[in-house]
Amino acid sequence: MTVHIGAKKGDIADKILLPGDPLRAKYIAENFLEDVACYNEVRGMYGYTGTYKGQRISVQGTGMGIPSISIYVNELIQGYDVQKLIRVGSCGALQEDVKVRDVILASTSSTDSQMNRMTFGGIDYAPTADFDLLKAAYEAGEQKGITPRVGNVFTSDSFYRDNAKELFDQLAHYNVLAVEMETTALYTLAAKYDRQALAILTVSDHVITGEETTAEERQTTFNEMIEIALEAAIQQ
Ligand SMILES: O=P(O)(O)O[C@H]1O[C@H](CO)[C@@H](O)[C@H]1O
Ligand SMILES: O=c1cc[nH]c(=O)[nH]1
Repeated sequence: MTVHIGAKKGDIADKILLPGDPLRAKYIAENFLEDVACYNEVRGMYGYTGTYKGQRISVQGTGMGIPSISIYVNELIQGYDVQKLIRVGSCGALQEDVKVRDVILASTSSTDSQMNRMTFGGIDYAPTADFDLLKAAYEAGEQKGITPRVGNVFTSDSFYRDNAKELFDQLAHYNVLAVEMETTALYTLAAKYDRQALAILTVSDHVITGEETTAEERQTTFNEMIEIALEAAIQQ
């Protein structure tokens, strides 16, 4: 057991999907995995292990924001030796040509978080996806007839902010595709501990146009993201 995860050693697979929402973890376990067991209910942050196409895989809710995902990623790596970590999240589109329901593979992330500046003594570290996982996810998307968008995402410390329009316009101008709240921490911790990580995001809303997905549409598009993540996880 670790502080926030009530699993025994061996209960968690070496590959894991990481949705922010613990109920998305439950949904993935119930609809995509076989022989499922729930290993964590601490703080309602559900974690499950099952199999996908015969391979053992886990899914763990991380909560929202850098502090919360950092707790789970640290404990999954240090307490359970997880090797391959794939975030399956939602995001808001920042570019006109990024559409609601698109799937984004975050090759890197920018952030307003101070976490890395403190860690690296003031310099701006560039958190980066694992290339093999990114390639596997891209190919899994293409096989399903989806061409994922690949690029920079903004990992925000705030969901609500005063200067949203100016900041998002500028980030869009500098080719940032979308905004979410966890990828910077996932990639930085994966690098620290020499693990593989990737963030796959479904566009749930459009920051410029205000368009949003219905709950039903979100479910369908999330299903595509989950299938891409599972296929990428079992490659290599
Ligand atoms: O859907 P999830 O994975 O939680 O991701 C996004 O949704 C939350 C905000 O509503 C933040 O966690 C953001 O990163
Ligand atoms: O962090 C997030 C997630 C989804 N949509 C947003 O606008 N922000």
